[in-house]
Amino acid sequence: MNTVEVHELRKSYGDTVAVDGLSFTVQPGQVTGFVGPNGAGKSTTMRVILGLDAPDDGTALVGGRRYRDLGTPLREVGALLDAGALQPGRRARDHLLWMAQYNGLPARRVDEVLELVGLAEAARRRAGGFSLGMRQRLGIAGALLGDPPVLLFDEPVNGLDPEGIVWIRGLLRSLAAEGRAVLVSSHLMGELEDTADHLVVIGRGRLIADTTVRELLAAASADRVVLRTSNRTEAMTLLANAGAVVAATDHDRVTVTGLTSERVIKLLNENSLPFSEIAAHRASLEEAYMDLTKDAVEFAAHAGPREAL
Ligand SMILES: Nc1ncnc2c1ncn2[C@@H]1O[C@H](COP(=O)(O)OP(=O)(O)OP(=O)(O)O)[C@@H](O)[C@H]1O
Repeated sequence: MNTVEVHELRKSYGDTVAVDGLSFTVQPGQVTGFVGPNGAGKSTTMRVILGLDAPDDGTALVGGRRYRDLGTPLREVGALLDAGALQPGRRARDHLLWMAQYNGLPARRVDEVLELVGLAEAARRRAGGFSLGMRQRLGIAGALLGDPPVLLFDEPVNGLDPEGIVWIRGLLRSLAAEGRAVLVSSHLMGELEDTADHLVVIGRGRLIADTTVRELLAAASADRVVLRTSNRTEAMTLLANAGAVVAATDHDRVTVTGLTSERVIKLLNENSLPFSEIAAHRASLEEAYMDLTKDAVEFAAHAGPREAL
């Protein structure tokens, strides 16, 4: 059972509620994007899944078991959390050899993963001299060492150059295609646009959406029509009176929310208002995400001053 099951998870640090009753499942054979604004609770959730932090309440199971009950954890779940957390004086290969030995894994696997992440040439260099991209690759090599069916990546593209980003995307997709459950966090939805199949969106430690990328886009695009007309003011009044929310987007364009395009066309025709273009609006993933997380971001922006009062 290659899954991660998070159930009613709660975790506070003093007065800060980091995770607040969160439940979701990461399925095998898919890349699940774990998205939320800064401070939403993504890293905390991942740390609890990996047994690095104890939850106050709820459970986080890997393959149906708590992390501490896993026989050889590295064979069950691999993770890239903080790529900076390396011993700078240690050579890349020695770092992985130490991990392999500690987990009873064969030394030949170390050379396999170094090859897999493109670090074979740098294997004998010290990690302290590595670029951020190389550190990420070394961290990923560590995650893959035990050939685990479940993988967690916390913000893996942070600080990478375009070539590194393309590489990571391809790697995540191929790991999922092999049937593994892959959870990857990001605070930027756009980063996951071409990578994730499924999305778990959180804000303030709570679930905002648990959906496929396709469904999220469809929901954000629904009932929104973009209209181009030279009689903009009249058209806006007419459509607002018919119950739509209207917004002027540029000099001759109006975005209409809450009416179907058929209804908009009918109303314009009945009132002899000309238009040169009408189209269903297609939301971008970033737009859908902004819609979903608006409240969470507003809260974060206001929390400081309010607390200070
Ligand atoms: N060890 C800790 N001690 C105190 N507060 C913490 C600790 N770890 C996390 N927090 C707080 O818990 C909340 C959630 O943080 P977390 O790092 O899980 O969020 P995140 O979604 O991963 O954010 P980011 O994208 O910024 O990494 C934040 O308010 C953070 O300040």
